[in-house]
Amino acid sequence: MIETIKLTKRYGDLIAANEISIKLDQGDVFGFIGPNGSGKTTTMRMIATLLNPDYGECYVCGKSIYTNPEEIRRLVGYMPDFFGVYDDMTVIEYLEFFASTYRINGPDRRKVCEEKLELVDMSFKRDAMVNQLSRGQTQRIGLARTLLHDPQVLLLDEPASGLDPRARIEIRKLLRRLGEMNKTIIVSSHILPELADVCTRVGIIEKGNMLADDYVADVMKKAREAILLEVRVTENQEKAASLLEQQDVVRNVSMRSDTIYVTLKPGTEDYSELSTVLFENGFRIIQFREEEVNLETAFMELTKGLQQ
Ligand SMILES: Nc1ncnc2c1ncn2[C@@H]1O[C@H](COP(=O)(O)OP(=O)(O)OP(=O)(O)O)[C@@H](O)[C@H]1O
Repeated sequence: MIETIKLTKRYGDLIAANEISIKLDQGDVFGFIGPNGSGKTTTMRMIATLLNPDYGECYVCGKSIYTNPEEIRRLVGYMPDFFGVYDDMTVIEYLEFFASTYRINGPDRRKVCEEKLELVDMSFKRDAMVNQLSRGQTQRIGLARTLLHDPQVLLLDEPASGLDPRARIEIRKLLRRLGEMNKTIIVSSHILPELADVCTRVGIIEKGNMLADDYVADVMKKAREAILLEVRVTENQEKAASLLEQQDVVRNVSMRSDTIYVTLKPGTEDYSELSTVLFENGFRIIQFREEEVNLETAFMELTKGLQQ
């Protein structure tokens, strides 16, 4: 659906995007994570055919950005990080104006605009003036505008930036809804946890270089290669810890306040013997659980040492 091959853009001596290769299938939601100035916008603008690369290739739905830019623009909905809204226009007029630029005319136009407003949960503001909307509402109208021509591919540049926590949650819900509609989405952010739970894939970019690119499920799997258990027993914690340490599946054991932390050997799936051995030795277990895998920590671990 989207394939970039060594896509590169230079500004003088600065390499804003350095040989970026990404391959996405239909329905993939790709979280493009990187700090300010890392090259996210540059890469997205090249895919959207708004910026010419210096090197590399990019295909959208099999069409090359060099030979079929106009077709790609029909297939792609690009939402920039900043977009102007116009004074003296209601929400519905604003959308109808952009619908006309996509040559959506006649009775269809109003219908399409109303549908998109509903999709972004903004029907209640259809007659409000666009310059009187909150930042979160403006972002949602921007998204509705991006969806007007029903693009198969969405490139969303920091759609959640500057929003309060509630509005961020709303944007995430919307992204999930769009993913369920089988659109292929690249959504950028400088904060990983913001996107982790809505993405199927996550890529990290820094100073124009792609540091990591993986399926979220695989990142989680790698993070789980050494499972960490949190165990608490009613008394004799130290004895319980040394008993656990002697078990085959255990790599090491440490203690912090009243909790025993047990790291299992990589690849261990069944560790039920640990609770059995505690029970058989008379310990009363009050907690026995896997530590929750945190995607952000996992990703930082995976990219450690690459960010020189
Ligand atoms: N037209 C331009 N001329 C010169 N340098 C540019 C130009 N556009 C971008 N850059 C530089 O290229 C680098 C990448 O910028 P880009 O906007 O792609 O980053 P970004 O990851 O989208 O950042 P942000 O999160 O701040 O939007 C930055 O160092 C930026 O200053």
